[in-house]
Amino acid sequence: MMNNAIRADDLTVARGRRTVLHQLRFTVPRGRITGLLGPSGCGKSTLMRAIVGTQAKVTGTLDVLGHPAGHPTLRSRIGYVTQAPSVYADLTVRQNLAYFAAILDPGRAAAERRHAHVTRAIADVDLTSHADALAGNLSGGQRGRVSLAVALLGAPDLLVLDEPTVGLDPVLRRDLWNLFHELAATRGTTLLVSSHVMDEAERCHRLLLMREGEILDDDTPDALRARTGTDTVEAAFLHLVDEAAAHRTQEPTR
Ligand SMILES: Nc1ncnc2c1ncn2[C@@H]1O[C@H](COP(=O)(O)OP(=O)(O)OP(=O)(O)O)[C@@H](O)[C@H]1O
Repeated sequence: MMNNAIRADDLTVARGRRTVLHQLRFTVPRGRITGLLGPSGCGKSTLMRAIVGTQAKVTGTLDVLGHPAGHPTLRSRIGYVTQAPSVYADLTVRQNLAYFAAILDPGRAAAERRHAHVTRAIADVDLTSHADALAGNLSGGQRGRVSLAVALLGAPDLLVLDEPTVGLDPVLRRDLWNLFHELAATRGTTLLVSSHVMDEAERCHRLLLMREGEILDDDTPDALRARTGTDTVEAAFLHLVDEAAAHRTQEPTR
């Protein structure tokens, strides 16, 4: 069980009066990249918020790194990047990181260590040449990478990234996916990465396919393709959607 970074059982989340996640059961393995895939509005962000402990009205079991989601000890162990980059427009890239580094690792004695962490995080996201640029003058994709660098500062065990590649050109997307693989392979980081672009699925070790607040399937890309007799994860997804619909029409109405 300790090989799982996340374990959910009977996980249900309501937003307002609507139930948006329905009795989810899944696991996310440690040190691997798990893709959370599904169409817009299916509940990916809600699930990520539940995992990082910022979502209300969560019931059922949700264990993260061996603790219930939202446990205070998890705060420093999880890096979370939302869809809206949270950086200070009037500070440079380096100043943004230095500010967050000072919160994570305060005190004059840590100054040298902080400097090294900031420099490494900027290099990780390939923004060294923009380190002294004001964040407000960066493109949306670059600001997103500053947010990712902030999340990397604390060397988190779990990185939860909500659609990190939206709006990036193909070269940057490839570079980011290379970084994700490097983090998993060399630092043992567990990554949960959401996307509604199915071709990104092929880059993940494991996939959680979501639709309308439910998990359609939870497997490796290879196993999904093999089991559904399809060539791509997109085709596998459509196959599973049809299968689920056929299953529903066979069920007696309640
Ligand atoms: N405050 C709210 N009250 C009621 N329903 C909400 C609220 N916020 C979101 N929802 C609904 O919850 C569902 C899941 O939303 P969520 O943002 O998790 O989806 P998503 O898969 O992340 O979509 P996207 O990729 O577009 O961000 C949606 O149907 C949305 O309409």
